[in-house]
Amino acid sequence: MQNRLTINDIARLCGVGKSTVSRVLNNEGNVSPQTRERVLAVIEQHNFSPSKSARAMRGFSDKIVAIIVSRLDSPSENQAVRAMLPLFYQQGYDPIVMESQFSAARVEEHLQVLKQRNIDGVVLFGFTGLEPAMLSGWQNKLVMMARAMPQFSSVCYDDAGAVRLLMNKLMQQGHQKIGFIGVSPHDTTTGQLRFEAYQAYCAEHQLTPRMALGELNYQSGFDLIAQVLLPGTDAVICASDTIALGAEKYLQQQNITGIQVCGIGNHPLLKFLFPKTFSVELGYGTGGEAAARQLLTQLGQPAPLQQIIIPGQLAD
Ligand SMILES: O=P(O)(O)OC[C@H]1O[C@H](O[C@H]2O[C@H](CO)[C@@H](O)[C@H](O)[C@H]2O)[C@H](O)[C@@H](O)[C@@H]1O
Repeated sequence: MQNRLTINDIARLCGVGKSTVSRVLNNEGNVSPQTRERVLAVIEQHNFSPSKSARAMRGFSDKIVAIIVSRLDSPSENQAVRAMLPLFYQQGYDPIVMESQFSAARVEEHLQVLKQRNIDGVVLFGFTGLEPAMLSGWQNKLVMMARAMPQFSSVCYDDAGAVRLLMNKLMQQGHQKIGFIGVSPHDTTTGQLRFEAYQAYCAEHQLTPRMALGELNYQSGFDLIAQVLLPGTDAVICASDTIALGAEKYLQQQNITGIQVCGIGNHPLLKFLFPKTFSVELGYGTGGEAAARQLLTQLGQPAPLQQIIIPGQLAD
């Protein structure tokens, strides 16, 4: 099969620069009628039509949105992004995906590039350390996921509510010695809010807290669960399903039974490997859709900023 021609190939065949081909493709001025005719003839001769994604990558599409995820390997973010894409496509937007790795400097670099390319709007997966000043100029063109910032529209999950749902369920089932594996409170949402909700619930119900804090990965669950298995511990809540996967793996390997493990996120892999685990559906897909709709609304007309919170519910 012949390789698809690129815009550079067309430019070479016409003896003009790439920007001239781009101007012809986008029906922009500043190209002489003769040159325009020559370029169109070559385009027709080779049946050249730049794919939408290729146009988006090169900055030629009319309508482009960027999605800046924190981690390309995050199941929760993937679920949200998957829900956004069809909505953007339906409205004729080409989405491009970038990654921040929780680096504010990287977000600033990405936004700079997106500004230079005149990108229409951005969905940004927020994180602790991002400051509003870093996002100036994007007020009406940005929706933040997973973290609230009053200067921007945002879509957040009910972090504290998820922990309370699990604690209530465990208490109803007669569990009293409930441990918690969280992440560092430097992470405001998955870390601080979920941890504080656990501590508050324990104080309210006179339960003795037993907790350990680590990172967002399954290795953390595997390494830390032993620290919360004090005498009598009969249940453990993990701040995410990924952490719960690690915790369950440890219990399985050590042949420890009788501990009810809980996660947050309703990841299908957790249910598949460890069907007895409880989890909370936080609504990543619903959140992704809400963010895409909000951004599309803001791009279409002047619209008020919205702070949306997606309610969680116990998973089946
Ligand atoms: O293992 P995951 O599927 O990646 O889930 C872990 C948590 O990821 C998300 O929180 C983290 O990323 C957020 C940006 O998307 C960031 O704001 C937050 O501080 C990080 O902890 C997700 O929002 C959580 O619900 C997941 O539990």
